[in-house]
Amino acid sequence: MPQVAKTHSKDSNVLILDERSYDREALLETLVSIPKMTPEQRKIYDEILEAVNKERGGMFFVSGFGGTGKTFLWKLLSAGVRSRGDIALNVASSGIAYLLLQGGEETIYLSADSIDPTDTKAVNDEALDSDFLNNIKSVGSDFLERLHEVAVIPLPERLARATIQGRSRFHGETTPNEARSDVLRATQPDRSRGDDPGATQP
Ligand SMILES: Nc1ncnc2c1ncn2[C@@H]1O[C@H](COP(=O)(O)OP(=O)(O)OP(=O)(O)O)[C@@H](O)[C@H]1O
Repeated sequence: MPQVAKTHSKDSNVLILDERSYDREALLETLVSIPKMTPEQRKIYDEILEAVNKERGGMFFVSGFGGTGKTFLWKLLSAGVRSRGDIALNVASSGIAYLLLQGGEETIYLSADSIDPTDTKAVNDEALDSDFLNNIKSVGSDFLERLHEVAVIPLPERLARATIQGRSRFHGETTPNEARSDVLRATQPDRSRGDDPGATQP
């Protein structure tokens, strides 16, 4: 039976293999939209990627009115992280939201749909082993209609796990003091500049 080539000695976890199998060419095409970002989107993008690159860790909350470009920004951030072969995990609090983000469909079972910890869709602890957690660079989640949350790894394992499971905000397991918190505000995009960065994605 054909075997999937391992890219790393620790890549025996199917979630890691799965998250590293994005089409790099398509991701690079998505990144063509970087120059279209508004100055505020660019500031947020640079700040979050810098936290990823320097492995500082952190928790960012991007807030803005509906349609101001939070998802646009997150698609570019996910592509930025994934195009380097790193893992960006998208989780969503609603069925609609997960459909908007590439990879969201695959991660619905890791999503904040597991608001109820007894939910059968709640993430299984074996899959979320420390190999997987240690390989994630960022976790993005919508959690109110107008707010997106980005956790940048490394976070303390308990906080990372709680964020992925969507419990950090729903069950009060974590407080903003446990991670660096930033509130960054997105503004109205200039629609004349182009389309959705994810539009070229399959
Ligand atoms: N800098 C930009 N350049 C061009 N188009 C943009 C830019 N920012 C956002 N858009 C476009 O504006 C539209 C709305 O953006 P988006 O869906 O990201 O908003 P949102 O803040 O996530 O909205 P909601 O809170 O309702 O989910 C999308 O079509 C998106 O592609």
